[in-house]
Amino acid sequence: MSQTSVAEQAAAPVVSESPTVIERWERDFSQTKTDGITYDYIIIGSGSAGAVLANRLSEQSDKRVLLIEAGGVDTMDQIHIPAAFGSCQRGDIDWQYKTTPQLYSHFGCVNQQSNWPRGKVLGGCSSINSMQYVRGDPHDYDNWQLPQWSFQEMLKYFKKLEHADPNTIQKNEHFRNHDQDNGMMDVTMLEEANPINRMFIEACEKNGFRETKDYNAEESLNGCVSMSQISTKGGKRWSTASGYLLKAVKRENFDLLIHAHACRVVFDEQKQVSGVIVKRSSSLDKEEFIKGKEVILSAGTIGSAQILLLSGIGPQEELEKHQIPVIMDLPGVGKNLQDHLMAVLVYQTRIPTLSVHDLTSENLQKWATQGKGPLTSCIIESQWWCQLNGNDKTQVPDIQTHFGPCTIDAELLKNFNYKLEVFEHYLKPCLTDEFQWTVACLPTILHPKSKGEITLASRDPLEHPIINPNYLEDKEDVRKLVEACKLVEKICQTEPLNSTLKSMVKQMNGDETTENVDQFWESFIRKYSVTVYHPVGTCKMGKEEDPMTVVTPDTRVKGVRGLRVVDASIMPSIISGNTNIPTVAIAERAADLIKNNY
Ligand SMILES: Cc1cc2nc3c(=O)[nH]c(=O)nc-3n(C[C@H](O)[C@H](O)[C@H](O)COP(=O)(O)OP(=O)(O)OC[C@H]3O[C@@H](n4cnc5c(N)ncnc54)[C@H](O)[C@@H]3O)c2cc1C
Repeated sequence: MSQTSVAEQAAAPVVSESPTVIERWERDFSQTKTDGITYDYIIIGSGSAGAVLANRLSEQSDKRVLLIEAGGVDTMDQIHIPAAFGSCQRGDIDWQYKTTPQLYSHFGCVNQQSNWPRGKVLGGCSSINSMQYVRGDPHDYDNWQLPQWSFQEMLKYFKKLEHADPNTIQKNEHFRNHDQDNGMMDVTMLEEANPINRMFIEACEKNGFRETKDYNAEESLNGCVSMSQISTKGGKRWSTASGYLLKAVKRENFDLLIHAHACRVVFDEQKQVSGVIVKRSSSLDKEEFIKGKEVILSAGTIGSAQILLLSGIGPQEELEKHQIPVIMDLPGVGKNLQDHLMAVLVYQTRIPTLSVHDLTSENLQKWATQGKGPLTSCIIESQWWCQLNGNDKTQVPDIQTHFGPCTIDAELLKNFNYKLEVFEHYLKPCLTDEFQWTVACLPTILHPKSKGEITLASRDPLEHPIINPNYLEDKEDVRKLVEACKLVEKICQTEPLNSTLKSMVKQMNGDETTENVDQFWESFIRKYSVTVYHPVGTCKMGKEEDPMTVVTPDTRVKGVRGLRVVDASIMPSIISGNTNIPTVAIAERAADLIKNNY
């Protein structure tokens, strides 16, 4: 380890200047021709959901399938190096959305705005996320109260989608699938985790948590603590592009357009879908019509809502405001926006944690040739769940805490849009000598009462919509996060963690002091809580008679024919964990519904 303190290296780039280009696609997608073809299915968006549908629907050799993706191929090395996931943000493969200035939160962020990274590349967010493999709590799915989407039903698809590493994830035939020939998504436990995780788990156990060997095989997540399960294979990211698309592109009945922005869906007079309008990145002033019998929006929680609105499906008043002809007045489009919000508690430690120092050519070589070494870390290495108020009737946990043995730097904090002074004035000066490394504890509110919305900024499809998550509007959310932060502090003051950690929360809160503990935490939370990148709910799935429902339980958009939404946006309420694998399972489940209904 170098003698310079980690903080002094803070501005160093996260990956090498000249990224390795990874050859993995057999086809040249710029040659895809769509003229004269009427597709059976057009899927918009190649992310966690869209890639699954592309594969499953093209399994039917008599159906012609087109996948349209606004981003390009996923050949840059920072996508594939787990530890470099943060450097996938704020560049070309990120949509780089920002929320509106928040009224009740983000006081420590520039302009009180939250960065909302979203993958603009094959694999979507599954190509830029932090690879945590979590199904959520079984009760989450039962609480949706839609029989086709109960946990019992979803379990078939959680099993269908996965290949659980038999060397690291224990056999459990009821809950898990270890069959290499079937499951598309590889899942494993991190092999070279930082030893500080064990201290974290021990300290959690002393505070009433129980270590589980497999949180994805629990009847309930409440009170579980564990090392993370992750979506990697051989030390490299395993996205839905890796799992599903690489196979789909081998089929002749499957076409893929990249760098093609879907603008809106087109209908005939009977409100039956006739196709999609796209703009290619190479000629943004030109609109192109592609014919299709059925269109499936998998453009994500922001993209799918925006495309519906631009297609004339949404709240009538909003459509009229932008002079968009109304095809169907659906008041729920863009509403019901829910996201996980986490407080960022930083601790100094004397135990070396992942930092810019680890980006050596030796480590890159080790990662590239053997899939081993510190760069295989997804940064978040362990986690716990709990229900703060004892068992309420939903039976789901209300807090999840990620533990990240990672040394913060200026670049990392820029991803959160924190003001520069947070690092320069409050954190960097402390990171010296013995305690020059850090860990982050990230308590997250799982079922926030505060909800937001996505609305159009204009009728221009290339303009980002207005995103207002409305974080912390509801005081109950603040109260829960305050309790969660107090619990995290208590755990970090428990041996064996206590002797190696020094809390930095007081420094982060700057000059602000108060005797009242709850007030201190509230101020901290309203400054430093940021997104966990899990927005859902803007095209809510629900019963036909619910006026806020956008899609019915068979994923069809209400009031029109031939249009579905399948992605994270259809979750009626957010689940108790990370949202990637649940979205893959939703798409697997939907693929069967679509095939059976054709
Ligand atoms: C930084 C980050 C870290 C995360 N970490 C984790 C984690 O560790 N574990 C976890 O479980 N979840 C994580 N998530 C969340 C998870 O990845 C997402 O919930 C999930 O990927 C959403 O899937 P989706 O299919 O709904 O959307 P996406 O995966 O976003 O896919 C949407 C696709 O549609 C494309 N698209 C959008 N609009 C258009 C258009 N108009 N025309 C053409 N294409 C379009 C996009 O480019 C994208 O490829 C993270 C997310 C982020 C951003």
